[in-house]
Amino acid sequence: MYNARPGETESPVTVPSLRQRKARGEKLSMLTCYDASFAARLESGGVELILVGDSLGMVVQGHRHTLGVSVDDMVYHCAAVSRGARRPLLVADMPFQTAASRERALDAAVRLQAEGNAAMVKLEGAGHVLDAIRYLVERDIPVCAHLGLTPQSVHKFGGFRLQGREASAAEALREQARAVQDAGAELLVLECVPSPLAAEITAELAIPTIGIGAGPGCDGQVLVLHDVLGVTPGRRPRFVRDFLQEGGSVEGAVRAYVAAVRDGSFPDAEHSFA
Ligand SMILES: Nc1nc(=O)c2c([nH]1)NC[C@@H]1CN(c3ccc(C(=O)N[C@@H](CCC(=O)O)C(=O)O)cc3)CN21
Ligand SMILES: CC(C)C(=O)C(=O)O
Ligand SMILES: [Mg+2]
Repeated sequence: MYNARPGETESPVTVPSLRQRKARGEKLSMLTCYDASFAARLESGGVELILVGDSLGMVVQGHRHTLGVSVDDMVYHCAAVSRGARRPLLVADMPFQTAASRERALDAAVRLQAEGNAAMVKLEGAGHVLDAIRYLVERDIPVCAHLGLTPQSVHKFGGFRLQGREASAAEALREQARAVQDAGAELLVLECVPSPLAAEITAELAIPTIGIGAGPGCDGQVLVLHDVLGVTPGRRPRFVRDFLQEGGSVEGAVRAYVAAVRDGSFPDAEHSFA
């Protein structure tokens, strides 16, 4: 009997299936990707969602933050990724301040979908961003929200720091999570928040949460591809695990990551914030 790879026997993850997957307790695995060749390895390794992240400003372009990434950059990388993989659900980051106005948000999102082939766009934050989320969702553009350590707010935070530690900050985050769901987001990335808070938010929402540095209680996990393959220069964030060692190859690393997310062994306490 043919040995199915992770993710191969089930139907692909689609936007309308996200809430069902959560309700059934099925863990979602997501990795970032920036080009067609790696996208093909992600697909054969069984990853269900691919994020073309603005982290490309750091791991591809070599900058210290993500603020300089343009809509053109995102469209270029998203289109390349879309040529390499068909099955995974393709999510694209909206660049810094593209949600500052609804019109700007719609222009960027239309390009990411029409030229980049993204199925869904991801916006950081709540507040005025809720207006952009509603505007896109009303126009049938699916939205993934992103809360906690939103890297585009690096200068407000004074660095890439854990968020939601104090009781008031935790309550504010819970309110933002409810607000993005109410605005129409179908997916929520929670970045660098204490595990108990991420688990509480996950329990409160009908839409899946995807954690990065947010503990095992989320509905899925995401990591930056370069971190999973151990090629990111410099100091690694706590939540990063190098899967290339155990995987033995790029595709093997992806498969090991998908398996660890599914069986709940990643992230453990060592790769989370208490
Ligand atoms: N290679 C890479 N991996 C990422 O996960 C990533 C990027 N780049 N670029 C965009 C953002 C920036 N991210 C980061 C970067 C650093 C930390 C970090 O060093 N965090 C500290 C926590 C410090 C605290 O305790 O407050 C850590 O030790 O993990 C976290 C998220 C996540 N994203
Ligand atoms: C780290 C993930 C969530 C991201 O937004 C990115 O890669 O840009
Ligand atoms: Mg991003």
